[in-house]
This record gives sequence, C-alpha cells and structure tokens, in this order.
Amino acid sequence: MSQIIKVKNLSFNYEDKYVLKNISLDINKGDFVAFIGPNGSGKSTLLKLLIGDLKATKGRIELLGEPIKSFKEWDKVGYISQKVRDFNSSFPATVKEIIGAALYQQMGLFKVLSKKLETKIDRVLELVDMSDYKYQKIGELSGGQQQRIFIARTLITDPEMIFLDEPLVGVDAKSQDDFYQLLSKLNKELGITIVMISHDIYVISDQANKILCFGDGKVFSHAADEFDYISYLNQIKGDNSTLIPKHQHQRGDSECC
Ligand SMILES: Nc1ncnc2c1ncn2[C@@H]1O[C@H](COP(=O)(O)OP(=O)(O)OP(=O)(O)O)[C@@H](O)[C@H]1O
Repeated sequence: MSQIIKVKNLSFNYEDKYVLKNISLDINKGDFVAFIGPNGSGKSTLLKLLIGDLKATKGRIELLGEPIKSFKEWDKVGYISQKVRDFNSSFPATVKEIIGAALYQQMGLFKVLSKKLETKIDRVLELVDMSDYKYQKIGELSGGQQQRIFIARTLITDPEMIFLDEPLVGVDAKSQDDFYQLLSKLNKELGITIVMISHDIYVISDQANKILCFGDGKVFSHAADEFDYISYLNQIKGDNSTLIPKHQHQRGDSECC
C-alpha cells in the first residue's frame, strides 16, 4: 500500500507551548484513520498542519510524496471542519451554488464545459444521496444534510484524501449513522483516504482501520482491530489531562515517537 501522508520528526509549538513533540507517522492510501485523545492533546493542530494551515516548528510533512512546502495539488485534499455551518434559513445560496463555488478555479472552463460540470455536480449529489436538494437553499437543510453537501463540495475536485475535524458535533444520532455510512462508502468504494478526529470511539471502532492516539505531545498508532476500546475508555474516564491515557497497548501497535 502506498504512503499518501508521511510525517517525520515533527514538532509544533504555539509560542512557548509545545503541542507535538518529535512525532512520526505514515498514512497509507485507502486508510480510514481516527485521531483520538483527550482535549487539548493536539489532534486539531496536527490536522491543521496536514492541510497547510499551520507550519511545523521542526520536521517534515509529505503529501502524495511531495514535501508540503512545495505541494500544489490542494484539490486532492478535502477538509470538513468541526462545526456544522450554522446557516440561517435565509442564507441565499442554493446547494448547487455552494458546490459550484468549489469549481471557481475552473470557471474559465466552466463556461465551455458547463454541461460536463453540471453532470459532475449531479454525480456528487447522487454520491451523498442528496440529489433531491440541488435547488434548495443550504440554510433550509439540517446540520447532517449540510455536512453531506460539504462532502459533495469536497468530492467535486476528486480528492484522494479527506480530513474531518469532529464533523458531527450537534448532529442527531440517525444523521450521524448515515454520515458514517457515507464516509465508509467513499473509503471502500472510491478508495478515498479518510482522516477523522472523533470522540465517538465506538462508532470509529466500526469504521477505522487505524487509530492514532494522542497525548503528552506524542502519538501512538494502533491497528484498529487490536485496539482495546473498553480499557481505553475506562482509563480516560474523568481524566482531562494531556497525558497519554495509560491503556494497554496491544501487540502490533507501534509507538510513533
Ligand atoms: N491558536 C492557538 N494559540 C495558542 N494555543 C493554542 C491555539 N490553538 C490550540 N492551542 C492549544 O494547543 C493545545 C492543542 O490544541 P488542539 O486544538 O490541537 O487540541 P485537540 O486535541 O484538538 O483538542 P479538542 O479535542 O479539545 O478539540 C491546547 O492546549 C490548546 O489550548
């Protein structure tokens, strides 16, 4: 399996506060990776480093084999943020316009190939099972439906990887289940690499093949089918520190740093 994301000896600090200390990890094409760990352990920080929003203090990141400093294929990288966008119902843009806006860079072509791109919009809406909502205002959709539209918006540029930062905060349980099924479909059928921060480790345990466990500036990599969720949950209960929870690491786990 080819490495799609490589992190080597990476450190990051906000001014004098070290968040990540000399971490190394690899993510392969087709992986479904869950970032878990206590509040403040650096999960969002690593995600922001991987999407180029933050710059490493030390160390190296490669995306698709290219050092992040010279990486240009950002349309291959999707990002879905933490909060469901709280569009109020009077927000004027339609679903089609929101998705079409992601094609902004292709606007010159858009005029020529409008039919082709319209078909592409239809295809991604179908993929996220939202074809009936193409002309609806985004503000009139539920939080779960809005997140599906943001996935569709990401899919329009044929991404190889999608990063999600707790995308289901405030979304009801049924929509969460549907959303996880959608992610699973994108991962298994389209081969898109998924990297997701989630506190919902029961659900993650059904989806992820790799768990990256954050704490005390370090990251541990676990094969998901050997990860002991119960012991993990018991040991982090009530513990809001940034220390690595002292759960049992299993055979096959590798310490990344
Ligand atoms: N812009 C910032 N400036 C200074 N410190 C920050 C900034 N953003 C985050 N931090 C600090 O860095 C640490 C890591 O934060 P980060 O958001 O990466 O953690 P997290 O694991 O994603 O947490 P959570 O699960 O609560 O979202 C925290 O102590 C946080 O307070």
